[in-house]
Order: sequence, then C-alpha cells, then structure tokens
Amino acid sequence: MFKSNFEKLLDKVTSNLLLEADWPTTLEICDTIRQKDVQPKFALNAIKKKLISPNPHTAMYSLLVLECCVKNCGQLVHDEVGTKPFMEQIRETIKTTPHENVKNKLLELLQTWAFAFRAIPKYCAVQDTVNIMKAEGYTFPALKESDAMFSSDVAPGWEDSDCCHRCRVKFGMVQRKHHCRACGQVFCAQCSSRSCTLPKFGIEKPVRVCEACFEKSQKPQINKGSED
Ligand SMILES: O=P(O)(O)O[C@@H]1[C@H](O)[C@H](OP(=O)(O)O)[C@@H](O)[C@H](O)[C@H]1O
Ligand SMILES: [Zn+2]
Ligand SMILES: [Zn+2]
Repeated sequence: MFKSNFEKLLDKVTSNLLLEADWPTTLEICDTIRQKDVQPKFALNAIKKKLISPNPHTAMYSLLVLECCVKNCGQLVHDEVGTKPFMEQIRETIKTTPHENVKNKLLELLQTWAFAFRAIPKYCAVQDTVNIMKAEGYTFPALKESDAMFSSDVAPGWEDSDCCHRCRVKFGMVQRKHHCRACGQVFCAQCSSRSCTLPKFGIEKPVRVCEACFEKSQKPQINKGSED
C-alpha cells in the first residue's frame, strides 16, 4: 500500500532493529511537519500508534520523535499535543504501557510540557493532566534545567534604543527604527533587511529579522530530545 514520505521516515526511526536513536531522520520528520508536508494531526496519530507498540524499542523511539516534534515544530504540534483528547491518550498510555522506560519518559515529558506551556492557557489540559496523575499517586521526575530552555519559546519583547543594536547609527527622521522578531532588538533598515520564519516561536510566515538572527536561522537547529 502507498506510504507517504512521512510514514516511511517514521517507520525508519521507530524500527526495532535500530541500536540507537536516528536523530538526523527524526529531525527530518520535524521538518516535514514544519513544512506542512504532513498534517500535524495525522503525524501525531501515526506517532501515537507506534507509541502503543508491543515492541519496547519501537515504543521508545516513537516517544523520542514525539519529544522532538514538540521541541521543534512549535504551535503546529502544540495545538494538537496541548488538547484534552491528546492528554487523555497520553494518560491512558502511561497507565497501560508494559514498558517501564516508556512510562517514565512520558511522565517526564508531561511535566516538561506543563512547565513549557505554563503561561499559555489554551494548553492548560497538560498541567491538569499532571495534577490529576499526581493526585492518583504518580511520581514525576525532577524537572531538568535543559528542558526549561524549551519553555521560552514565545517571541521576545521588543527592546528600545536611540541607536541601531548592530551598527550603532542614531535613529532620527531619516534612520527609522525596526525590530527583529527573533531577538527583539531594535535595528536600522540596513541591519534588519532580512526575513525568515521562526517555527520555534510558532511564526510560520517570514518576518523581519536582524543579520545575526538570519544567519542563525540558516543553520539547522539540532534541538534533540533528551535521550534516555
Ligand atoms: O517606521 P516607524 O513609523 O518608526 O515605526 C516603526 C515600525 O513600526 C517598525 O516596524 P518594523 O519592525 O516591522 O519595521 C517597528 O519595529 C518600530 O518600533 C516602529 O518605530
Ligand atoms: Zn544598523
Ligand atoms: Zn535578531
């Protein structure tokens, strides 16, 4: 039967023959979602199917894919993961999975996501799920510093200054102020003439960025999941 590129990649990274996580392909999966080659809902359903696999490797690798997608695909994935139905399926999997490491990893992810989404009311189902499971006696691992990095994935506020952050030219009637959406600093037109998408902030259309942030956006962001 026909398998989309996404499904082929997912089969590849969740193969029970893998001896370790295949990060390059995992990141490629994130790109297919970010580029909207595959609908997030379809992608996450396919990942969830692998998650309940009787094979421990397949289940664990699919969890690393899920972790990477939440870290790298921004709002496209958060809008699915942060919903009550998705959270109920995660809760169900924690209760039913025969794989102890999958259960522990899911508890760790739930807590990380709850922390990351703490300021976003529409994803409150995540924190609610953590609270319910704590009340049911589940113990959650300590939150890891590295996970906290992910939580600042909302675009930074805009700084102000009377000169360009990069070339120090003074602003005035001719030299107008402009803001980089990626770092929030203020620049002259020449130093902020580029634009790019900022998926980590859930910004899927090209927006104005400064030279430094544009350069950074051209390098692949290896934002790996924490491998167990
Ligand atoms: O051009 P002005 O009338 O000065 O207004 C500036 C524009 O609105 C800039 O938008 P932009 O960053 O999208 O260019 C904004 O970043 C500045 O803070 C404003 O001062
Ligand atoms: Zn400048
Ligand atoms: Zn910038």
